[in-house]
Amino acid sequence: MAKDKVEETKELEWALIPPREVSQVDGVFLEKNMCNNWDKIWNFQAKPDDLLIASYPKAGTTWTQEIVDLIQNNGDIENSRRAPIHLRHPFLEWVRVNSFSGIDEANAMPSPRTLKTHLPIQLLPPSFWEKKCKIIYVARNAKDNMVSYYYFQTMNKGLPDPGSWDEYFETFMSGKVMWGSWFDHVKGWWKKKDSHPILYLFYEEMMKDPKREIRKVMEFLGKNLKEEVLDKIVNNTSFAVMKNNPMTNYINDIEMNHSLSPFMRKGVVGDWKNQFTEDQNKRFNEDYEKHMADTSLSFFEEL
Ligand SMILES: Nc1ncnc2c1ncn2[C@@H]1O[C@H](COP(=O)(O)O)[C@@H](OP(=O)(O)O)[C@H]1O
Ligand SMILES: CCc1ccc(OS(=O)(=O)O)cc1
Repeated sequence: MAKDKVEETKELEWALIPPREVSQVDGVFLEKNMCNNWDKIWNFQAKPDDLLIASYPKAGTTWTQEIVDLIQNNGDIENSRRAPIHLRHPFLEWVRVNSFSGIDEANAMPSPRTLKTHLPIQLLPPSFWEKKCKIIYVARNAKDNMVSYYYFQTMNKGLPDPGSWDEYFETFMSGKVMWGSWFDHVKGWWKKKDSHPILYLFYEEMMKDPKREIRKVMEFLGKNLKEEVLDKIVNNTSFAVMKNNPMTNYINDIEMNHSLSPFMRKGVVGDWKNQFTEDQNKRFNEDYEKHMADTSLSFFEEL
């Protein structure tokens, strides 16, 4: 089939996918199938050698996943291209109708397993704490995170339609988005790191000095790689390389319409300046002060 025809067929298929419904667990908005599957998710049995990558959606999860996978593979690029990222690291709470669930995939996977979640701290299955699993959490400044999430919701049928940017701004600020409030998420995980082995990474620091941050991940995983291997990992996890890597950009995911907005969109710090109005920025800054008054956590909004 001609490329244009393939694209047209994909567009039609995408338009026919019914939007997923949203429900709540303990006041946190989650996709309805996750809520219906909640007992199974909550009772998931983690193992002591599991590694969990946790984040608020669009904080740099996929980037962190690829870094972790390459470190675990001692920088073997071919090995890291063995499968799409979502198959290498089961997405714990994700339920796809008539298909896999993250829990089933995790249960079928041999150890040592690397898993992914966007759950806020209070909803993480307790076995991760009981088994003292290592966790890597990645956080991103709220403004860029919001913009990235907005574009992701426009292109992903697995998530609710975001409406206009102005509408979405209000939705995000109220925390009525999938996986809940950004504020509660980043603060909850930040607090927990004092009592549990959690490596807390920042998207902005990863942009500023990727090699330093990759070295942190390596040390946290108890690995010792040569400088040239670290350099190779830095190169292969750059935005440009990952954008062209079919294994890291969900190119064959039928629920994502990349012509509306690509999964690997801009990959920069400070893109919020192209999206926020002056009024929105003022409103945001006022609300932010209140929400963040009770934490030592701070972010860079530009580099
Ligand atoms: N190697 C990389 N370097 C910088 N940003 C990256 C990256 N890989 C992915 N991203 C960015 O991370 C965001 C997606 O995060 P997640 O994996 O959590 O969904 C997107 O942000 P933008 O939408 O701002 O471009 C994407 O472009
Ligand atoms: C499979 C659907 C899905 C939903 C949310 C995602 O978020 S993120 O890219 O990991 O931040 C990804 C895929």
